[in-house]
Amino acid sequence: MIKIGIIGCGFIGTQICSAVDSGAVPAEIFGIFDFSEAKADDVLKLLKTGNPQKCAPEEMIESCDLIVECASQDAVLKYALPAAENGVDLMVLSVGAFQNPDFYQKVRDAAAASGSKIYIPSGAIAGTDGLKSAAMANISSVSVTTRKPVSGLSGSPYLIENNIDLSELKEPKLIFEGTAAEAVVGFPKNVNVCATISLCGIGFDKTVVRIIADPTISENMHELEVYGDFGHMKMAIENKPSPKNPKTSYLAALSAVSTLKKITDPMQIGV
Ligand SMILES: NC(=O)C1=CN([C@@H]2O[C@H](COP(=O)(O)OP(=O)(O)OC[C@H]3O[C@@H](n4cnc5c(N)ncnc54)[C@H](OP(=O)(O)O)[C@@H]3O)[C@@H](O)[C@H]2O)C=CC1
Ligand SMILES: O=C([O-])CC(=O)C(=O)O
Repeated sequence: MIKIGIIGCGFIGTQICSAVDSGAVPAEIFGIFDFSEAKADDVLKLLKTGNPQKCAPEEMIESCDLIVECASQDAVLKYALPAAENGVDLMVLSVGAFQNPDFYQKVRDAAAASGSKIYIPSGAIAGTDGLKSAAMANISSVSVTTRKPVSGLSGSPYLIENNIDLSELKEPKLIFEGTAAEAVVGFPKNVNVCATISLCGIGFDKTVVRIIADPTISENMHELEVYGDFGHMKMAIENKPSPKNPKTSYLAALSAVSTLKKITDPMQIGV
């Protein structure tokens, strides 16, 4: 069984640990890490199987087969390269960290040299399968429109830097339109899906992102629209937010668990 290290014991980390503990994924949790000792302790209390410990990412890099980052873009910037250089597989949820092309290339090159793999789940969006296939021919445009309740957007650097106050908002409002590269910096906890779409399709600088704050909804919604030689694709998803973190959709955690199942399964389905 593969040994997994988990960086980040919030909603997604907890869901992954529970799935492994339940036997849904044939793997073993070797260690977990979070800034917050209390959050790591809460996860440890949930686990009934194996011998999981709190441990530093540096120890995971020495001892695990796979590290799952479900913490923050900062955690990706800190640990992805050492893991890839050490031949450890990595699953990344805070995909926006890859908007820096030099960093992305370094991690890719290190993984290629060591033989490790970097897994990026489809996360809170659907349509990555069609987009990846479409990208085998010419794609003329990709856009993502994300619509979230105000509570899911609060505290985003873009809102703070631009003095945008959404607290009195009564109707949907377009609060951002720009490239995916700009979006994942301005909204690092909201549009990692746009980073994933950029990597599947035409890149961070050509992927257009719109973010709408919508006080009338309770779901996190994403619409993907792609035009290319293949034709025209439209995808819309209405995600239930996780009960613990309104910024994160439940589907993102399910996607991480599904990716773990795929990694550990001899049958590989879909692109
Ligand atoms: N790819 C996708 O489709 C999606 C990606 N995401 C991303 O996945 C990540 C995890 O999401 P979620 O579980 O909901 O987040 P949570 O906020 O619930 O949990 C993340 C935990 O990781 C901790 N953390 C952050 N940075 C570090 C670090 N460098 N070292 C150790 N611990 C750290 C946080 O601590 P603290 O709170 O103190 O910062 C927090 O306890 C987020 O970056 C999120 O934006 C979410 C949804 C979809
Ligand atoms: O969970 C979502 O709906 C999207 C999200 O937070 C992200 O992509 O970072």
